[in-house]
Amino acid sequence: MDKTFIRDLKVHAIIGVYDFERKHAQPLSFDIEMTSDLTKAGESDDLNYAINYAAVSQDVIDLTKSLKPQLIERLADAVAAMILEKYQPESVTIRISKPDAVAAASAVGVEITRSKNSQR
Ligand SMILES: Nc1nc2c(c(=O)[nH]1)N=C([C@H](O)[C@@H](O)CO)CN2
Repeated sequence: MDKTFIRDLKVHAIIGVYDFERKHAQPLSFDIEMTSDLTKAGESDDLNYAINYAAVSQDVIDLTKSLKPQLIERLADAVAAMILEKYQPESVTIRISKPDAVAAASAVGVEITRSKNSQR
């Protein structure tokens, strides 16, 4: 299946379980892959048949800044649900990294995959 991807989308947002994390925004990085058939987009040269990665990026930034979740899992779930509903890919894989969360690690985070069929 064809893929549209967004790599290392950087967002500063409030996220975390601990009190100190709820006071200041911290950096997050998103890697997103959306599977869909891109044949029509390629044949027509028309953005309407593609998944607009610039629009997806802005929606991810807006949702991340407004959600203020405790868990990175909650954020991943919300972003996946938004993308599936609004952009209708066959599936979406979201990897979110928190580079400042664990001092001894370059990043920690989660990766989830959700598909049309697995939508609640
Ligand atoms: N699986 C998870 N583990 C942890 C999370 C999380 O969101 N998912 N969050 C934290 C804290 O907020 C952490 O980032 C501070 O170091 C701990 N573990």
